Amino acid sequence: MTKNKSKAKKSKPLQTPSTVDSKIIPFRYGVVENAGRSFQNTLSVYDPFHPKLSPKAKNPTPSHPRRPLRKHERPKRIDLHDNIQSEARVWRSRMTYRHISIHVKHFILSTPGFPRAPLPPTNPDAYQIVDAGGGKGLGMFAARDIRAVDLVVDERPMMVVPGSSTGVLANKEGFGKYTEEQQKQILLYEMGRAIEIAWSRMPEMHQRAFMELKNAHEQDGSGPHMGRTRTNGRIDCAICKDISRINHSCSPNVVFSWHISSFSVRIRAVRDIPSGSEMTISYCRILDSAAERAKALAPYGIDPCLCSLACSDFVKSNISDERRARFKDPLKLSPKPPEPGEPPNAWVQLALTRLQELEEENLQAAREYRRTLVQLIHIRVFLLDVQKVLYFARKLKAVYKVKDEEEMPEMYTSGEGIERHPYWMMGE
Ligand SMILES: C[S@@+](CC[C@H](N)C(=O)[O-])C[C@H]1O[C@@H](n2cnc3c(N)ncnc32)[C@H](O)[C@@H]1O
Repeated sequence: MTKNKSKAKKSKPLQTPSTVDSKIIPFRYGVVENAGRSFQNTLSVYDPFHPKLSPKAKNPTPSHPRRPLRKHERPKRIDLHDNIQSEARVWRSRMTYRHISIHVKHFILSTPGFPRAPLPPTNPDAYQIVDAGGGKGLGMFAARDIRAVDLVVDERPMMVVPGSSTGVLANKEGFGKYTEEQQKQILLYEMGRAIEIAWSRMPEMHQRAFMELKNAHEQDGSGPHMGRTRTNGRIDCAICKDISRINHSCSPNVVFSWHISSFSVRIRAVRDIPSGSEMTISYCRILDSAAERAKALAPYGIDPCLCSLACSDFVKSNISDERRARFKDPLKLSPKPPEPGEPPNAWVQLALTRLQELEEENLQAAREYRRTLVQLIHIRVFLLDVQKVLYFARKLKAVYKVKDEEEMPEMYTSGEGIERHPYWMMGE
């Protein structure tokens, strides 16, 4: 009997919402057109673990060894030892069941260490949230000198909305009957409702902090909750009280990373930041051209980008475009004898020039910066130049940890280690 009932429920097509409280969510057909990020390619966003969408999901084989969940570990509520209940609220809300597949939930709960406390920052009180000026609203500023690789903050979000959730909805029976535009509108509306439910279950101080965040989506059909989520979400939409206040720069000085075991967003410096300077992340792909970046930033209400004077300078941004396009193409270097008239080791100069250009563009957050440093270290090991290896290794150390929390290989930190490197033996 119960089985039949649930079957009948399942086959019911998804209905366009008929009664919409226009005061809460201004849902109107036709306004999604320029809704931007995550709604331009809504239908290609999917939950990789969803059984209907992924052949792998039938037999999920995560890359990290995960232990199976024990029965008592599947509570409706997760008790967190630091009393912050952000994710507990997310699990408890209906959103969990509508938007997170059981596989994703299992993946998170079985992550080794979950839910351990976020890391303490390298320096306490390292930042302030104050007016950034120039119409950018609030921003995060260094309250003391911060060194490259320092942990500025490891913050547990107020709410997490997985990017994959649209796929779960899009997979509902009957969804295909709607036009693509209608589907986008339904997704926008339904997700907004789910977020509102999660929001209503958050502690009051988080509800207030959430509603105080900037909303750059007041006109496109996103409701107040969805609009704030889309303006402030980082990495699969983690909405934080402080980190969501970090403004965008095309040459950012901090980077963020998401850590499931602590369920937190980590901000680390990629270069030294003097006290009083603004800390910035990138909301788009930093090696894209200025025009491509402008397109990606428009949905955040950033038009034009006010990150620096150079960004709006036509001549400077042309030079920068040309350089960034080249940085997408990694250098392929191999030792070769100098051409007539060339200085010895002229081939090394290519990598040195690239490093200099990356530093002039302040692109320490780009993968290419780290790659170029590793390349220069290898070249100098091959040329048996210990001092230069140590020089580049100091720079590499500052950017090695920022994304994956990996430590730089010990080998590069001492003369002895360097002499054990395979390239040293080749060089000899
Ligand atoms: C995630 S919020 C950042 C915090 C925001 N300034 C605030 O007051 O809450 C993103 C919003 O900040 C502003 N913003 C961020 N970076 C900007 C930039 N480079 N140029 C202009 N506005 C920017 C835009 O209004 C954007 O919608």
